[in-house]
Amino acid sequence: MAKVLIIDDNQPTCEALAELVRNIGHEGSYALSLADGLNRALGGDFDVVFLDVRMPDGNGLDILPRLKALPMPPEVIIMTGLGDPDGAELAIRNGAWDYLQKPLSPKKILLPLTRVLKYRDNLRELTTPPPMKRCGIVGHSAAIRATMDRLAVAARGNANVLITGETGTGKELFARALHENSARADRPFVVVDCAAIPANLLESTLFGHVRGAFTGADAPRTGLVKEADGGTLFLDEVGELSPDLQKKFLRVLQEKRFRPVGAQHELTSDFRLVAATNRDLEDMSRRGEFREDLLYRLCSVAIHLPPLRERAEDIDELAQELAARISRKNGIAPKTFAPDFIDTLRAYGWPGNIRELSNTLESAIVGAYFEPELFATHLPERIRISTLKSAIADASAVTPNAAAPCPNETGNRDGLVYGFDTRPEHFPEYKDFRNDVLDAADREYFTRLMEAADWKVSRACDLSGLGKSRLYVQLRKYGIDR
Ligand SMILES: Nc1ncnc2c1ncn2[C@@H]1O[C@H](COP(=O)(O)OP(=O)(O)OP(=O)(O)O)[C@@H](O)[C@H]1O
Repeated sequence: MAKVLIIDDNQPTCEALAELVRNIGHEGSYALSLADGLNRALGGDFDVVFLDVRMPDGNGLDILPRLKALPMPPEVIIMTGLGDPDGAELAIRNGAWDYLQKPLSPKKILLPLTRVLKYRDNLRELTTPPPMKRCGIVGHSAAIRATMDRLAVAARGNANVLITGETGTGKELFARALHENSARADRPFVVVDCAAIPANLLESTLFGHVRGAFTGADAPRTGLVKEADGGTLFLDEVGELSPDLQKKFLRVLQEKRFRPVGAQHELTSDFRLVAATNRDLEDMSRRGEFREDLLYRLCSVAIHLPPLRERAEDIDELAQELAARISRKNGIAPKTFAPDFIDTLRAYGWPGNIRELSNTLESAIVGAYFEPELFATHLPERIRISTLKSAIADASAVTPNAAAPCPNETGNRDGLVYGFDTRPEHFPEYKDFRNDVLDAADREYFTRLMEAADWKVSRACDLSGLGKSRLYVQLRKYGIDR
C-alpha cells in the first residue's frame, strides 16, 4: 500500500482526492497549509505528494527542492489553477513527476497516479542497487541528486538515453558515468563527436570502410559502431548528423546492422546508445531538420542536465574540488579562497557552465602561482565586471539612488551588496527586505546630510531641499543627533 499526501488549501478538493486514493487501495492524507504539508512530508515517508502551487502561506514550488532532497524523496505531482508554462518547466526541472492543471477530474488524477505508483513499485522491486559510482561528478544540489537518481535507474537498463543540457554542463561526464555504472562497464565506451568530424568522413568513421572504398581509403577501417560492440556508443552533438546519416543511423538502431562504406556485406554490433545534444531536437524536428522517428528512438530515457546558474548551491563544492584537481595537475600547492573570490564565483552566471568554471579556476590558479590565496582580482575582468553590473542592477531595483553608496543591513558603508540571510527558512519577504534597505539608505542619507551641514538645520534644509518640519521628522525617526 502506497502513502499519498495531498497539500492543498481547499478542503473539499483534499477530501475528494484522499477518497480517490483510498478507493484504489492506498493511504491518503492531506494538509491544508504549506507549513503543515512540509512537516508531514519531512516525517512521513510518502510515496507521492500532490502539491498545490498557490497556498495561503507560500508558493508550493518553493518546497519542491526540500521534498526532493529527502533521503527517500516522494514523487511530486504539482497542481495549479493557473496555466503557467514557466512554472511547469521549473517544476519538472526541480524533479516533479507531473504538472496538472485544475479543474481536476478523477480521470485526470488517476492516470498520472497509477503511472507514478507503478514506477514506485518497479523501483521497490529492484534489489538495492550497488552504490552509484560518481566517476568524478561533483555536486549535491537537489537538481544534481535528482539527475543522479535518473542516471542510476537508466544505468541498470539497456534503453537508449538522450542527455540534454547547455554546453559544459557535463553531458559527456554523465554519459561515462552511465556506462561505468552499467553492466557494460568492462566493455568499450566509444565517443563520436558528430560536430568535430568532417561531414564527408563521418559515415566511414561511424561504419568503417573497405579498402579502396573511396580515394585515400588505402586500408580497411573498422568503424566506431563496431568498436562499441558489447559496450556503449556515445554520440555527442547528435543534432549535427546530416539527414542522410540520420536515416542510416535510424536503421542501425532498428536492426543493429550496418554496412561499412563500399562493403558487400552487413555487420552487426550490439551497442548501447547514449546520445547528447545542446540543441532543441524537438524544435529541430518540428522544423524538419531532425527526423522525428530517430528522435523517439534516441530518447527512450531522457536526462536533462541543469545549467550551473540553476544550481548555484553546487558552486562552492565544485570550485573547491576543481581547484584541488587543477593544483594537483599543475604541481601547485593548494590555494585558499578569499571571501571576495568565492562571492564573485557565486554571483556570476556561468554561461559556459562547469567547463567555464574549470577554465577560469585554472587560469586564476596558474596566474597566482606562488600566492597562497586567491582574490577576486585573480579572476578575469569580464567576470568581475559582469558580477558588479548585476549587483548594481539589483541594487537599483530596490533603492531610490543606487549609484550612491548605501549601507547594507549589517551597517557596512561599502554599498551595493545587501547582506541578508539567504537560507530558505530565514529568507526575508520582499516587503521587509525593501523597507530595511530604504530605512538604511534614509538613515545614511540624513546622517551624512547633517555632517555635511555641520549640524546646522537651516544649511541641511538648503542642501536637501526639505522643509524644517520634514527634516526634524526624519532626524527623530532615525535618532540622528550630534
Ligand atoms: N558535475 C560535475 N562535476 C565535476 N566536473 C564536471 C561536472 N560537470 C562537468 N564537469 C567538467 O566540466 C567539463 C565539461 O564537461 P563535459 O565535456 O562533460 O560537458 P558537455 O556538456 O559534454 O559539453 P559540450 O556540450 O560543450 O560538449 C569537463 O572537464 C567535465 O569533467
